[in-house]
Amino acid sequence: RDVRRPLAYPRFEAQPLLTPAQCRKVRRRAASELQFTEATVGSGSVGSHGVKAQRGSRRAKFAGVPKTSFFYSQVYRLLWDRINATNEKLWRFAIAPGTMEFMQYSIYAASDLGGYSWHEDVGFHSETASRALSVSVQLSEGAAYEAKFWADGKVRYSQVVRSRWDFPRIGVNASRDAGQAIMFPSHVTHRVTPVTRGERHSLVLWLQLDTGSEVDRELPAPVCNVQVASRRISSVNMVELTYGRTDNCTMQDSIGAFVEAHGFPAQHQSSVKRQLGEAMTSKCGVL
Ligand SMILES: O=C(O)CCC(=O)C(=O)O
Ligand SMILES: [Fe+2]
Repeated sequence: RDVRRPLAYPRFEAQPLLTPAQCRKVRRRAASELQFTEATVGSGSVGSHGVKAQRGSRRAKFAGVPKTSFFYSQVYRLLWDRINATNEKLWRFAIAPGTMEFMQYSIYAASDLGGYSWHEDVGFHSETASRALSVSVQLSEGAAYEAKFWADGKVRYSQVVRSRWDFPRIGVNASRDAGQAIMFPSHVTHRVTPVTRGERHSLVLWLQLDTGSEVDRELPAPVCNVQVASRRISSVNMVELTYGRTDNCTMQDSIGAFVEAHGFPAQHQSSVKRQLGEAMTSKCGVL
């Protein structure tokens, strides 16, 4: 695969990605569905053997985010589209959908003085050594937490810095707005200052360098399996609905195409569409 020079090399790039309502949905689902464990340093989503909890530098609860569930696959899809477009304009790392690691949902709580001190995401061992890009999505409202800088007592949230050797360690504060995606090369030093009130939730995703085999592989479309039980369509009580954003179709388009493809009689179509729409929203969870 071609190696290309960067067009620009910012230390980080922040963009709005999710709406506050989408952040609320992600938080609500995560609270009921994800399995949280105490974070350990070096406990990335890959190769974390023999790592002990080091509560000094990383104090958070985190959970891996499944790629195949319909709801989260929409988040992976949104993130990939944005990261890919941004990477093409700036760093031009050789990444591919297949080199996305599992996302981590992290919760930093004031009760814990939750935070993560200066570090880089590139490891020396295992697959973390192949990390090229990191992304952090702010899931909490800025007003939901306060984070205090150790030394000067001022309230701020500092995410990405120029270098850990800057003295004094002057950070560039990233946005605290819900839904912001902060993208940065994985070697850039960053931290999460200790949360002193409330809770901060974030989604972190790492992209590894593609060794060449992944470049043409597409991200699979999110698949939503919904049951449709209706006396009017007695021959069909289980249907599989594919909702893909790849061809820019909306959920309504996708339902329409499905109804047509399965030849539902015209007089039943609006009722089938309504039921499918409701089932997708409630069961599969449309972002
Ligand atoms: O929570 C964040 O925004 C960043 C966390 C982080 O730096 C990491 O998990 O490597
Ligand atoms: Fe990090």
